[in-house]
Amino acid sequence: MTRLLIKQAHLLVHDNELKLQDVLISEGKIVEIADEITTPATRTIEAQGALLTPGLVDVHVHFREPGFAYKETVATGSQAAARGGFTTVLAMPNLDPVPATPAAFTQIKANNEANGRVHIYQYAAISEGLTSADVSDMETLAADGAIAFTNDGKGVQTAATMLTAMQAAAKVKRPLVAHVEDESLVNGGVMNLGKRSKELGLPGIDPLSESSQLARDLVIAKATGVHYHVAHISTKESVDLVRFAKSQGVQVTAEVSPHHLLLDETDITGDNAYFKMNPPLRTPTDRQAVIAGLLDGTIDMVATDHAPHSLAEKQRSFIGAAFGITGIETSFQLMYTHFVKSGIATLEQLLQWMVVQPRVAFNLPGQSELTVGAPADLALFDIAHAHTITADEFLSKGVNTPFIGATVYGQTVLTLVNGQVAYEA
Ligand SMILES: NC(=O)N[C@@H](CC(=O)O)C(=O)O
Ligand SMILES: [Zn+2]
Ligand SMILES: [Zn+2]
Repeated sequence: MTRLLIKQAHLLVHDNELKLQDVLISEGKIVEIADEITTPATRTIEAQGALLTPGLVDVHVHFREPGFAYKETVATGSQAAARGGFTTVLAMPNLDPVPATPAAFTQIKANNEANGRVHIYQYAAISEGLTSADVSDMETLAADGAIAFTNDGKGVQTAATMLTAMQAAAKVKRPLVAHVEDESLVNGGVMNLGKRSKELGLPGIDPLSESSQLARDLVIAKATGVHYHVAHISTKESVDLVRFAKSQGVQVTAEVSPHHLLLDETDITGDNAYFKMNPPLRTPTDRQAVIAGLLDGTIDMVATDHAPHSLAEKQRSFIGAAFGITGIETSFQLMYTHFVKSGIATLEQLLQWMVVQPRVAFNLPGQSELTVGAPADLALFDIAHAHTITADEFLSKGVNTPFIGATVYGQTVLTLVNGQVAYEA
């Protein structure tokens, strides 16, 4: 029987207190947690005060396979996830083929399982081609293992399609996840419509594109009783709408990405497409609103929207470059540095946003606490030493992120999935 012993790691105990503990792992599970463990082990890891947490959960990643393996594969994406401290991810369906049919879905799921280093749950598409066409066979897809339904990458353009989709998702008790974007308000935009787009002379996306479709969806969600989840929320109006909907008893959850919490349009240095993503970086007011929404519980969780692209697709002008940034390797360290270390939030809150709430909202198996008997899905983070992010350190194929050069705390030292090493620095 192999035994892995982690010595002297900081564990979060009640009231945001950190305590040095030894943790023994065997047969894929935590078997003992104590001040000092002397049981002989196959391998001993000296944690030297690093922070040991449950493995992180990301409900929004793009692993690009099948169809776009030049941007990312399940192997590289999941290695990157493990390097970010994530042990569970939910993979988006904007693939080729799109998992809108049971045949395509089953094949994609099998590939995830064969090549993934972490637990991967697959979203099925709401409709073929991510268009407002016929709603997919959600009953069969759910039975085949679809964790939830979404057309992420595209908004659902008609209320009729959304109504049918929500009714079907409610029937099979799966969340309906929305990328909210009314295409009639996009106007060929490549960044947020406002002061900065005017300064740069670039076409802007009207922020009402997000909130107006969200308002529509919330009304339909209430009527259908579906669990509706808002992907990458980015504007003040959207946060206000979700807050109101929650007060009215609508079953709604929302996620925000680290970049919408940490950057706004004024940070865009010039015509640099590493700042190009959808939804775009918004105004400072919007940024403050998503922070406030996260802190008051209107926004339930942080999700990366890890969207890797090739250098050729990103190293060009804003016009013509692909939307999206790589994110899964920098999420924890950015959030830890700018929310916990800076004192805006507690470590307990951060783990709520990055472990507990994702698991609750998507009804995921596993455990969100470090207790004896829990599966050994764990991450160990160095919170004592500063690190400057460089492009060459990523395990993801995508290196397109505006956070290159940022100095952070919380580098991952070790990630275990089912007690096995998935990443080690
Ligand atoms: N976020 C992005 O800018 N891009 C995503 C699609 C999406 O999440 O909408 C992608 O697939 O590249
Ligand atoms: Zn999206
Ligand atoms: Zn996405």
